[in-house]
Amino acid sequence: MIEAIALTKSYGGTRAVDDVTLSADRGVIGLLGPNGAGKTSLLRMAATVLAPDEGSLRLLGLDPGRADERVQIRRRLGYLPQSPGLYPGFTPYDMVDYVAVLKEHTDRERRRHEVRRVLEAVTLQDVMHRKIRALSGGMKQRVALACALVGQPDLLVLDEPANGLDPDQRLGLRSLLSAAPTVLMATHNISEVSALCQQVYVMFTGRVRFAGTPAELAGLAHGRVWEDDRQDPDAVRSWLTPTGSYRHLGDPPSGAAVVDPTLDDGYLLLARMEHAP
Ligand SMILES: Nc1ncnc2c1ncn2[C@@H]1O[C@H](COP(=O)(O)OP(=O)(O)OP(=O)(O)O)[C@@H](O)[C@H]1O
Repeated sequence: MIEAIALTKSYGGTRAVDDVTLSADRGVIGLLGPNGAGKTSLLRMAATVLAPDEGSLRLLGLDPGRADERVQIRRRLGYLPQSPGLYPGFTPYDMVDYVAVLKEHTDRERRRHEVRRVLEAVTLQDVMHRKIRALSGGMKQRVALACALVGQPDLLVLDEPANGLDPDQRLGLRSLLSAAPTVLMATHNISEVSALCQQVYVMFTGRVRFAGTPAELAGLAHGRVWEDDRQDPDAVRSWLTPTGSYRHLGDPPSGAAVVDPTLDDGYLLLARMEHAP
């Protein structure tokens, strides 16, 4: 479904995506990484919005570098950008209907049905005739999500889809995405990755530094997490937990109370290794 080999994209002197190889068939693929790591740039290429400078990219078995195949990909692709350009004077219904027209849903009755279906999928049916400018941030996010879902795409490319959603809506999003064929999703929300993703890629400064399952990412910190009442100055990372004890990452001292790692631990340890001198 997505096959990227040695993808590179630069903006002037900034190498935003640097030799990235990624492959994903079905399921939800998470993209983690700090601000500026290159996630959005990679997603924009996967959404056919941005052309790579180098490398090869195939989406749904087609080549987005060819105009005719790009059109075919776009018919089967849903994209949620990081900053969705919603028209504040439109209603959610108008906005989604507009996208459905662009996606060539020409039959009026079927289009009306599809627009209502996606608005209901993101539970916006009660506000679908209110102006977008009068909606809350989380509701606007769901309008953008509804736009991406029009036509039941084979490939969903989502930039921080859970942004601004309340816990109830996040749960709804999980069910929606679990039912989708292939989803490539950038997120800062690690609990979203553990709940949803079969595969996770972690990027730092344009490069993929980890590819594997969420359990494998957590496993990077196996035997390297311990808790203590006092802060350990030798830990590479430590923080106070709500129970009042410190959680530490690094090489545990002898006799330390080593605990099972979480996905956060694996990610934080990887990030620390990345920034180590
Ligand atoms: N249009 C642009 N022009 C110049 N530089 C850009 C442009 N878009 C992104 N960059 C730079 O490319 C790098 C990668 O940015 P990108 O937005 O892809 O990262 P990101 O991982 O999505 O970050 P965030 O988590 O903050 O959204 C950054 O150094 C950024 O400043």
